[in-house]
Amino acid sequence: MEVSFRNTEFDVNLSILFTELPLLARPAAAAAAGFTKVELWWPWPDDPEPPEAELAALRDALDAAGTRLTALNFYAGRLPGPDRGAASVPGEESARFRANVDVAAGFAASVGCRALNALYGNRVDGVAPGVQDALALENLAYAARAADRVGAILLIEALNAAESPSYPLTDAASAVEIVDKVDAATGLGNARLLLDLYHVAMGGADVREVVDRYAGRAGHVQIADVPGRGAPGTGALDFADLFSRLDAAGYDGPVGLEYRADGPSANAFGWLAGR
Ligand SMILES: O=C(O)C(=O)CO
Repeated sequence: MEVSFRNTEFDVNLSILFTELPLLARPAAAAAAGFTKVELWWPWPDDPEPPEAELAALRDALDAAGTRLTALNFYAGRLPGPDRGAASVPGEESARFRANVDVAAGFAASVGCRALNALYGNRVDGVAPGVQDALALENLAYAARAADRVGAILLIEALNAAESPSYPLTDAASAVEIVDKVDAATGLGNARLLLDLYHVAMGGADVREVVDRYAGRAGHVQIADVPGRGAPGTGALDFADLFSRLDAAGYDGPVGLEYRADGPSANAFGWLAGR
């Protein structure tokens, strides 16, 4: 399948692609594959406050490769792994999230990244959902204010229930509800939906209908094909149609390639035409 997309704002997610390389080698590998934009989950799953030298080394690697970071996750616990965020997880994880907020926002500002993704966090057995939701709103508002201070938006992402059974945001509507609550709490209007078409499709929704309805609320889009979370063309989604729907909805932000390569990551971009 060959796809050209008016918005060539494709960026490579370096937390799922090029992972066969050390973190600091990935920006150059993405640049060698023709990309100038990249995105990352929080790169230190065990450390919400990494040493400045590690932050500087990543900043230097991004700069040396001529790549710009278009989106960065806040600390989200063990991701990849069992966790799906820390904003709604009481106790130490909430404290780690809050300790990370200014670190992540400051790093984003230092590399020109203007989108920060705060994964909501899994439900915790024995903790009332209302308690988690109240904590999440407090923490997400705190993160939105920090993002605003550096000229960034706060992204709220729905995942799919099949792969994240304890994660409470499993459709666009539930993520947008949180976006609206955060905006109401801060008055800043800098919260946006992270529209991940892979998770939408894995949730069984009509992806075309969700794009038509929610693309206008999106501050960032991520894609992978379904089934298999591979490159476009490896599954059943019609990306030419979905990209035209994003265009028609006026979405002109980044489109993150958040899929798994079948073999070397450098060979995972053949579906792109005319870049
Ligand atoms: O786990 C995922 O699929 C994500 O998008 C994390 O940001």
